[in-house]
Amino acid sequence: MGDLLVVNAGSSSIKLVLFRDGAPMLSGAVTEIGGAAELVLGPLRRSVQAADHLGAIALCLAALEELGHPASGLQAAAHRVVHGGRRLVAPCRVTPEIEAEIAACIPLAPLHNPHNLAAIRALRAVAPDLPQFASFDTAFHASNPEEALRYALPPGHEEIRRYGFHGISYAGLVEQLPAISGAPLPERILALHLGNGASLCAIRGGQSVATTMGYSPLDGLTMGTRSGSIDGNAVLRLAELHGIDGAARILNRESGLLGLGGASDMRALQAAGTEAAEFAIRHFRYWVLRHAGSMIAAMQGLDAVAFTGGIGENDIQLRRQILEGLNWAGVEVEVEGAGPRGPRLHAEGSRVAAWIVPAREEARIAAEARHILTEATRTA
Ligand SMILES: Nc1ncnc2c1ncn2[C@@H]1O[C@H](COP(=O)(O)OP(=O)(O)O)[C@@H](O)[C@H]1O
Ligand SMILES: CC(=O)OP(=O)(O)O
Ligand SMILES: [Mg+2]
Repeated sequence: MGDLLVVNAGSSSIKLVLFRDGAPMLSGAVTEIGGAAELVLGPLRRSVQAADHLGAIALCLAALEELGHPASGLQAAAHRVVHGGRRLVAPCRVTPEIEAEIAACIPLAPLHNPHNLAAIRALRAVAPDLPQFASFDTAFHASNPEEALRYALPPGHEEIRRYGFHGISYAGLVEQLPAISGAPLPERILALHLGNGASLCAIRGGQSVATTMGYSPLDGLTMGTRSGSIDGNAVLRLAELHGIDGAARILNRESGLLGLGGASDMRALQAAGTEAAEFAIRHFRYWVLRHAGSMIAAMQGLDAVAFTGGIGENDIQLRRQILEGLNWAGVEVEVEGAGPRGPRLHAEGSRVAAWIVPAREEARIAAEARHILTEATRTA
């Protein structure tokens, strides 16, 4: 099999992995898009001007070409698509109909679907015949009970329901944890995907039973620029004050850590050291712990905690504070030092284990695309 390029456009980053014969051979990312953007790809590392995702995608394609991997030489490309609505849940080949469906879901994921589409279109512009595939971030949560998925709205509003996101990441976490911990998958896992977008997932018996994001990736935790959970009447009031577009902009792009602390990026907030920045970080931590209680209740207990995402994988101090805040649920961390660096985070004898599991969304997307390609060849 030839080269497969996986593109994972998150809200603040674009991550890329090039797979050859099923194995990753080159990976990289443009991070902090819209801010102090940096491009890393294999041996390349440079500060770049990437005001938006479209610019970042162009930079990625140029860097790939510079390293001898032009898009025209690819066998296929596969994308993380955050929202596919009710109809798109299984991985699929991108056709004009699928593309239209992804576009129709832009209002449900305004910080993601436009970028996912931009990546699909940018690749098509340079390689028109390239087969492209999509994996959806919602699929993993289909196993939640109907009580969790349905909002208490009157009949006729069934489309307005909880979908949940970061599903590709959580499915990858379930796959990787046994190898990382050297033990069978724990029965009840509190998974924390803490990045620019952040959510929690209660995983019982390997399946999602509850998650903090809802109809869109706005709900739940305090995020980089998203408010997290907010009373519906407060949303209506914002719409009254600022119009619907204004309210959408405030809630999705101007709130969260940015709104409270003046920066959306956790490292930038920590460096700022202002009172507002410290409050924003406390707010983030407080709501992680409040929602963690809800996830633990949904699983009726806790056997393991797993951190992933940019903050979850890298922020030693915040991770430690979160684990300390879960002491009531049976988590014990080391007492000395700033905190363990992982992958194991729990103290000897802790009833609940705690691990770092790197978000490997790209490997999972590649496997899903390869599966479709292989099936297509087998049935051809
Ligand atoms: N060493 C670190 N300490 C604290 N936060 C970090 C660290 N490294 C990355 N982050 C944070 O991770 C976030 C980005 O997470 P990531 O999962 O890459 O984003 P996205 O949601 O766009 O995929 C940013 O807030 C960034 O500051
Ligand atoms: C769904 C979501 O919030 O994704 P990201 O963390 O990549 O922004
Ligand atoms: Mg992400």
